[in-house]
Amino acid sequence: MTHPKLSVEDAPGKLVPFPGTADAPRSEVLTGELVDEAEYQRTRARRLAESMVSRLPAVWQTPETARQASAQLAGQLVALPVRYPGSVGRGLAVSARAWWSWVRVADFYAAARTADRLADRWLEIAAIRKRRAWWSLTAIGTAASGSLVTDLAAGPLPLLLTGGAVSAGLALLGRRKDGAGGRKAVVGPRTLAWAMDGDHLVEAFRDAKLIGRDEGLAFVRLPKRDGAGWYVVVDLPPSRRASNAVAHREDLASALAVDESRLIIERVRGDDGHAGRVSLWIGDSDPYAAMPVASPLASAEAWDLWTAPPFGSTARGGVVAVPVVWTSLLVGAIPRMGKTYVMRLPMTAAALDPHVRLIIADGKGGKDHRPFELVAHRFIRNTRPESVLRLIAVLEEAAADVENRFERLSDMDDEVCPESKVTPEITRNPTFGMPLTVIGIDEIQNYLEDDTPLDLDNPKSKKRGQRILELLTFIAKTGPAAGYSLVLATQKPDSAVIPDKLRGQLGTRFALKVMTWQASETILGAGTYKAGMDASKLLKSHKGVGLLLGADGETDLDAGEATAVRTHLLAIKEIRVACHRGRALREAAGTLSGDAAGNRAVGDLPPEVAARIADVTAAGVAAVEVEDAVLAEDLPEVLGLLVEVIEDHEAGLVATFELAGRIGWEAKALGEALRRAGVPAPVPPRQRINGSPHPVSVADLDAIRVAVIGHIDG
Ligand SMILES: Nc1ncnc2c1ncn2[C@@H]1O[C@H](COP(=O)(O)OP(=O)(O)OP(=O)(O)O)[C@@H](O)[C@H]1O
Repeated sequence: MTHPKLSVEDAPGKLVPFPGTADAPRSEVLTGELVDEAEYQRTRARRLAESMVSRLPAVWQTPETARQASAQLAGQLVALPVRYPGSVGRGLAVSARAWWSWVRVADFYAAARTADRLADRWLEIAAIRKRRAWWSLTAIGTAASGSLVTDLAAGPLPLLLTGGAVSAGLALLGRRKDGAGGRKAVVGPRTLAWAMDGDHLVEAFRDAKLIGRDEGLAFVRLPKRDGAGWYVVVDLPPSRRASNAVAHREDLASALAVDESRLIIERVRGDDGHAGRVSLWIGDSDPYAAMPVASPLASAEAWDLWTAPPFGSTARGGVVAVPVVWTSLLVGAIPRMGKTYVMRLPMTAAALDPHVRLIIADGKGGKDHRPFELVAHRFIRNTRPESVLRLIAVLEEAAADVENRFERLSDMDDEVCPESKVTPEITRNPTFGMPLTVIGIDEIQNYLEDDTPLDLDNPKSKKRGQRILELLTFIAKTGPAAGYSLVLATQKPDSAVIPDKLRGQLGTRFALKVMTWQASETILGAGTYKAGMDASKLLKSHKGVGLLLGADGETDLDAGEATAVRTHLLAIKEIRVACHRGRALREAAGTLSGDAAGNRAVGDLPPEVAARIADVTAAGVAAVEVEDAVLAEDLPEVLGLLVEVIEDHEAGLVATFELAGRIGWEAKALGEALRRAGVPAPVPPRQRINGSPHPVSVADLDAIRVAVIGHIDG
């Protein structure tokens, strides 16, 4: 069975499987170029030269940096006569200090003093001092007489040579160290090449505290030009973790004097990697500030949605494709960062596949999604009351279809349906009536926050938003095997709007720029901030750029490795053209259905399916009701904030500063607010937890829960 994986290709330019009509057999197409012997030899020579150049120190690898390095070297040579006497003087002072400390037996003296044994050791120290003074006088006398004899016997040349060598040694000792007194102010290719050179890179790792002062790095791949930046692979010293280096990207960026958006640091995994191996790529400039790349979907004749559609590219130019089948996508960001553009990418791919059914609800209510009306099975234009009611009916129809599909799948022949899941053949065969179905909802919070009662005569009846949540949770939970996927976008990704029960089912997450690390975590998932993934660090100028994470095992990425992706740009004009093509393909395949075919009547929800939805979502709904109640009861601010950051599985004590950090408060303010909100402090209030060497102020998560419930119950 085809099992699409979210793929991030490292090699720029690698071919993405590209359309072909869904039914057409697809075979791999190889491209090549015919070259003659001379051209072949030239290419070999060029490769050899490139490989030799990559072994040079980084600053000598590109003509520009080599020119700058030579200019710097020439400048240093010109300044040498002026700087030389000063260096010799400093070297002399350093050696004199070292000699004096040796004669005075300074180390022994200091040790005896510290141990209060000076009186015992004094005679011994005095004897050593006398002995060393005599040795020094003897050495000076021998050197002076040796010089005199040499001068008389062989002339002044040997003395001049020796003096020159000694002065050079002193100058070396007294030279000003490069980089002393702070980091260089100049940024650009010169300093980057400088920073990538072995010793400087090791120094940066030390400064960022990723390795110890006396530890080093082993270079697995020497610094080398790679696209518009530098690439290097290093092994950390034993017991240092690569994941820690990834989590402290910002520290390393600071030590290297580059903006963190220019630094891509990743673990090298698999057979070629290990837990202490990291790859570093540093861009010459902000890789996300470049002109956006146009989406290949704009010119695609058709798309087979079982093939992950192109989504964007990594900083290094690798192609990123995001699967739609078996998983659901959550896109979150502050306004105007590109959520709508991003969610329209997989939906356009869906529009280009005639065997895909599209259901779209536009919570924004503008024209952004209108082109999809040409192909959409169901299309809800806005959040007006009648539209919200229609969305509920459409989702009920979809939920009933999910149930019905499972029944039919279980009755199917093993050959056709080996796993009680849809297969490409099943979804493409109109006689089965089980096309892949993508439900895309933009600004979903506008639907979920609708607190109009379903039954207008009964204000206590279930709210419309709750019903939508219930249905979406059901579809997200049970739908993927039946060919259903969700693509949801929101500017309010917090758990009050999208409860964990639903969010947990959305296995692929994409966080564009958000304001706080907490908001980033609510999109990407708990623990992602600590692992170094923080979408609040993206710049506002990074439109369409976000962190992509596969969190449901259906993708190649795991929770430890979000990838920064610059999404492709696909304008509404191009989407409209694609939708026209999609409509023509559907008409040809006889699959144009629902609203697009003028059939707006929505199917009913059979009572047995309604009961099943209630079962499947019972836990989720209970949680939602608690959360809604929490909001309704107007909790003290501190409890309202904590409810959002304490995970269901957490219990017991937690350091107050850690809990305060989660909501962006000071520990002291949190302690006081908890006291005011009636949360009793643990006894004793300061305890050693998580191996802390000293007792720290702690808060009791269970007591906080009790207080929240107390407030709800009044
Ligand atoms: N991949 C991209 N590359 C460059 N710019 C982009 C990209 N995607 C979107 N943009 C730009 O970002 C702007 C905002 O996009 P979009 O309307 O999708 O944002 P949004 O987050 O949905 O906004 P809102 O919350 O207001 O609905 C657009 O004007 C578009 O030009």
